[in-house]
This record gives sequence, C-alpha cells and structure tokens, in this order.
Amino acid sequence: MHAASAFAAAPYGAGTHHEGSMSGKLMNQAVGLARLAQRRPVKVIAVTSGKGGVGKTSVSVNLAMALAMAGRETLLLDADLGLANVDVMLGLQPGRNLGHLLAGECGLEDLLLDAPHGLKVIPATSGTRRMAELGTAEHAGLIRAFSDYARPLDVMVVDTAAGIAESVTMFSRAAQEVVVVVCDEPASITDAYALIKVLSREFGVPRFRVVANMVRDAAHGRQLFETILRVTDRFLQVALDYVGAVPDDEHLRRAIRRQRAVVDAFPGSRAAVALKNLALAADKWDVATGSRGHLEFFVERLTGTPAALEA
Ligand SMILES: Nc1ncnc2c1ncn2[C@@H]1O[C@H](COP(=O)(O)OP(=O)(O)OP(=O)(O)O)[C@@H](O)[C@H]1O
Repeated sequence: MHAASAFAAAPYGAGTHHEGSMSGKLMNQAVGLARLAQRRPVKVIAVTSGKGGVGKTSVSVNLAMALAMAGRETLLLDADLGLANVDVMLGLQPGRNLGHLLAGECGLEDLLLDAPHGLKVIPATSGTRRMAELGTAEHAGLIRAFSDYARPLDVMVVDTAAGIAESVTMFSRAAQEVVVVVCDEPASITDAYALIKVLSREFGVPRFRVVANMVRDAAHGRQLFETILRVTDRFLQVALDYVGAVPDDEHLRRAIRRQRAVVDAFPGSRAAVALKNLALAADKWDVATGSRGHLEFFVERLTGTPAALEA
C-alpha cells in the first residue's frame, strides 16, 4: 500500500490491533506473519537541534505519536542520556531505563513503556553517562538488546541530546534520517549549522531534514530554512531538505503541562495539524536501500560492530 493511502486508510486515532477475537489457528498465523514482518526494514529517524530548548523533544514526541496514531508500529527512544525528559513529557513512570540496560540489569523488553495509541517508549537515564564511556560488555549488551527486539516495528524515532556530544553524533550517524529542529534565534541557527558541519564532515552524514519550530507563519518557517540553506550551500557538501514548520502555539505548551502529546490532546490545534503533516512527510521517506531489515543495521552503525559477531 502506498504510504499516503495507508495514512488515509488508518485515520489518526485508529491505531492497529493484532489480537481480538481470533481463533487459535488464526492467532498462530498472525504470529507467523508478525515474525515475517519483523524482518521488514525499520526507518530510524534521529531528531536533533544543536541548541537546546528549541523544541527537539516536542517534535520527537509528537512525530512518534502521530505516526503511531496513523497505525505505524513506532518506538520512541530517549537518547538524551544526560537530561532525559520524554517520559516526563508523556506522563510515563519508568521503573528502569537505558542505564539499567547498559549495566546488564535488564533487557529492552523490561524498559518498554506504553504511551497512548500503541506508541512504545524507551526512557533514558538521567545521569551524566556518555556513549563514549561504554565498556565492551555494555556495547555488546546494547547490540544484543536492539538486535533481539522482536516486536513488529516500522519506525524508531530517536530524541538525541542537544549540542554535539558523542551520543548525538553516534545516534545521528546510525540513523537513516536526521531531522534538525531550528527556531528563530541566532544561537539556534549557528548551532544547527555547527552540528550539520560536524555530522557531514566528520561522520559522513549526507542529508538533513529541517523543521522550523515556533514560527509565526509558513513564510517565516521557509525563511528560517533558507537562512541555513544559504550557508550550507556555500560551505558544505550536504543536501538540506525542508520538511515544514510548526507554529508557536499555546496548545503545545498546554499539552506539555498536561503531560500529553499535542497531537493527542489537541488534535485540531495549529501545532498538532502541522506536526501531523510532518509525520505524513516522514512516512513517505524511503527506507535506505541496503538496509538488511529490522534494527540490525542501526546497531551496527551505532557501534561500528557487525551485529552478527556480537549476538
Ligand atoms: N511549537 C511550539 N509552540 C509553543 N511552545 C513551544 C513549541 N515548541 C516548543 N515550545 C516550548 O519550548 C519548550 C522547550 O521545548 P522542548 O523541551 O521540546 O525543547 P528541547 O529542544 O527538546 O529542549 P532540551 O534540549 O532542553 O531538551 C517547551 O516546554 C515549550 O514550552
């Protein structure tokens, strides 16, 4: 099914249901199909920003939630290892987090939190640990955890930390798509440029998708994008694509106070409509050719180690 028609066929709020009143035989068939489906390629989208406070986590949470609402099997990974806040934004209470997984104290399944509309969330640790500090055993644990993820999955959205910490570069390099969120502040523009420069020159990321957040109107968003495009075109060898803009909208702040995604709490608001349009665009991005399916490629690119050697 074409991506756009899949969105139309599964309106926001519909979700997907695999169980229900199926007979045992049908259930077995469904399980078999689900196993097959597990091997389908997974789209991994890293959301990043350079500067903090520009709406990176809001975009991550709402992009993931909108995809889940449209029926995509979606996982939201909070990879902000220093300042985790996806769980707070969604009112979730994590018992365990990525830190426990890295310490080998639990598996990925033990971390999964259920957000509305079937969205699954992996919470980060609120500590100061950095990916670069991981030891060999932790690396192997991380690889095994992601390689063993057995549920059907279409998209994984990764909310990275702000800045150019090594965790940001690692996750962005490993993802197929890097979304850079900017707003109309000089520091946001310069930091986004600095991030794109490092990711492209040092880590070979060839393409970036830009989202303009907290804008007055569509023209304002486009103008922000063109400001960055002018500099990247002049100094860097990268492709920059404009995904769209999210207006400054009180509904988004109100949703955050209620610990809900705005696409869920106020689906008709301007911010929610814009964020659902971003999800619609993201749903059409091709999964890179050459991906072998599921999360193995992501794990390999994350750690630079073939998953087959580690698993
Ligand atoms: N489109 C918007 N309309 C109105 N307010 C917004 C919008 N986007 C973000 N905000 C406001 O900006 C604040 C910061 O947003 P968010 O936490 O998503 O940013 P961040 O870039 O992830 O920050 P950090 O890097 O510190 O985690 C939100 O609490 C909200 O008040």
